[in-house]
Amino acid sequence: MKIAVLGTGYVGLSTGVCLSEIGHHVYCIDINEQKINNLRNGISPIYEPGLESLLASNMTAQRLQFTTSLEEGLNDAEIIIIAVGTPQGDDGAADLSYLEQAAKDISKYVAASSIIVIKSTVPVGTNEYIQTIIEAECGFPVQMVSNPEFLRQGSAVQDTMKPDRIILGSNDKTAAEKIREMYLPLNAPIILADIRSAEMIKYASNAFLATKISYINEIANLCEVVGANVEDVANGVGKDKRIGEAFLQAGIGYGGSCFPKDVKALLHTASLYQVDFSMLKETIAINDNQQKLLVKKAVKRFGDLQGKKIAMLGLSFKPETDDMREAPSIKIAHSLTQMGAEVVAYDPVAINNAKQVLGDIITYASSVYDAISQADALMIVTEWKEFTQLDFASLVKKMNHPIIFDGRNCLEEEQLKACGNVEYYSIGRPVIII
Ligand SMILES: NC(=O)c1ccc[n+]([C@@H]2O[C@H](COP(=O)([O-])OP(=O)(O)OC[C@H]3O[C@@H](n4cnc5c(N)ncnc54)[C@H](O)[C@@H]3O)[C@@H](O)[C@H]2O)c1
Ligand SMILES: O=c1ccn([C@@H]2O[C@H](COP(=O)(O)OP(=O)(O)O[C@H]3O[C@H](CO)[C@@H](O)[C@H](O)[C@H]3O)[C@@H](O)[C@H]2O)c(=O)[nH]1
Repeated sequence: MKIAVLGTGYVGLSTGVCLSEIGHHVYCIDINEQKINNLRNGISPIYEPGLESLLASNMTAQRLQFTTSLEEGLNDAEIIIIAVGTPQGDDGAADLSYLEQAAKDISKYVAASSIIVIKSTVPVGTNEYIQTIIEAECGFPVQMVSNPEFLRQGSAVQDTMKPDRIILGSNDKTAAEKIREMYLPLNAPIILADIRSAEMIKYASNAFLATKISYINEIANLCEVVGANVEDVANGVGKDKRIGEAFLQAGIGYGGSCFPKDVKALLHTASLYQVDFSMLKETIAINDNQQKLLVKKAVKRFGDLQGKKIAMLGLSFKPETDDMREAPSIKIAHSLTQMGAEVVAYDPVAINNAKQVLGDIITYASSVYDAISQADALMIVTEWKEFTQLDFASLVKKMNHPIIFDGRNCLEEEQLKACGNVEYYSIGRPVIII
C-alpha cells in the first residue's frame, strides 16, 4: 500500500519505518527541514534502538522516502497517518494546534478515496472535529480512522513490530477494514471500536499505568516507615495474574512525553463534563512528591547541600532514550543547584538534549568516572543498564564520601557489600550502611 506519515518524531518515524519494513511504500513528511535532510542521509533524529538499521535497509529497498513537500508525499497516498505532537496546553488540555494545522495542510492534496488515520494521542471527539476541518477545506467527505499508538520509547521498533494490540476506531467499516489490512503482516490482535471509544482507550491505558506507578510508589513510602521492602512486596503482589508484574517498579516517579500530559488531559476532559476524577489528581500529586524524594533524602543526610558536589547518573526520563521531556532529572537538578550544590551529570545519550533544557546550571561529564570523581554523593536518576553493571567497589573509592541515593532501586545488596564502605539510600527499601 502507498502510505504517507505526517510527523517524523518518535511515533511517526517508528511507524513509517516499520510499515516500510512489512512491505508498504511509505513517504514520511515533516515540516522540520533539518530532520528530513538528516533522514535522507540515513541519520535518525532520535535515539531509538534498532531504528537506524531498519531506516537504512528500507531506504535501500526504495520503500521509504522523506520529504517536506506535502504535494510530493501525499501524491497517490491511499492512507495518510497523522502523528504530529499533541503537547500539554496551559490549562492541562491537549494542545491540538499542530493537528489542526496538519489537517488544513493535507486538505489541499487529499483524495476522496484516501483514508485519514489519527495516530497522535487525542481527546475524545478530536477525530470528528478534525474531519470537519478537512471536509470544510477540501469540500468532499473523507474517511477517518482513530488508531492510537502504544509504543514505548526505548523499545519503539519492537513495540511497533509486535504490539499487544492494535486499536482501530471508525464510524466507517470499509475504512477500518483497509487499515486492518495494512497491519495484517504484523499478525497482531486487532480490536475494532467506535471512534470515541478508540480515543478513550489510549487515555484510559496511560492513566491506568501512571496510577499503577503512583500506587506502588505510595506503597514504597509506607514500606520505608514500617520497615518493609517494596521490591519484595511488588514481587509478591505482581505474581497475582489479576495484578501483573509490569509497572510495579517503585522509584522517583514517571516522566516522559506521555504519562504526565495524558493524565492531565484526561483530567481536563473529565472536568469539561463535570466529572470529578479525583483519583487522577492523587496519581499526579503522588508523582510530584516522588520526584522530590532524592533531594529530600540528601537534605536529611547532609543537613545543608551548599557546596556539595553531587554526581548525577542519568538524565533522560527512562533508559534507552535521549528524550528529556518531563524527565525527573530536570526538577532534581534545579532543586539541587538552588540549594547551592554543584551537579555533575553523565548520561550515555541524552546530554545534548539535556543541555537544551538545563543549560549551564549543571556540568556535563564525559564518563561516569569523570562525574563521580571527588563527589560528596551519587544520585542514580535513570537506570541505564550500563550503570547497574559498573564496578561500584572501585567507583566509590573515587568519591569524597561513599554515599549513594538510588532513585530507581537498581543496585543490589551484593554490589554494595563489595564496596566495603558505603551508605545507600533507595526508594521503599531499607537503608544500607556498611
Ligand atoms: N513518544 C511516544 O512514545 C508516544 C507514544 C504513543 C503516542 N504518542 C503520541 O503521538 C504523538 C506524537 O508524539 P511524538 O513523541 O512522536 O512527537 P514528536 O514531538 O517527537 O514529533 C512530532 C513531529 O511532528 C512534526 N510536525 C508538526 N507539525 C507538522 C505538520 N503540520 N506536518 C508535518 N509534520 C509536523 C514535528 O516537526 C515533529 O517532528 C503525540 O500525540 C503523542 O502523545 C507518543
Ligand atoms: O514500573 C514502572 C514503569 C515505568 N516507570 C516510569 O514511567 C515512565 C514511562 O515509562 P514507559 O511507560 O516505559 O515509557 P513511555 O515511552 O513514556 O511509554 C508510555 O507512554 C507512551 C506514550 O503514550 C505509551 O505509548 C506507552 O504505552 C506507555 O508505556 C518513565 O519515567 C519510567 O521511569 C516507573 O517509574 N515504574
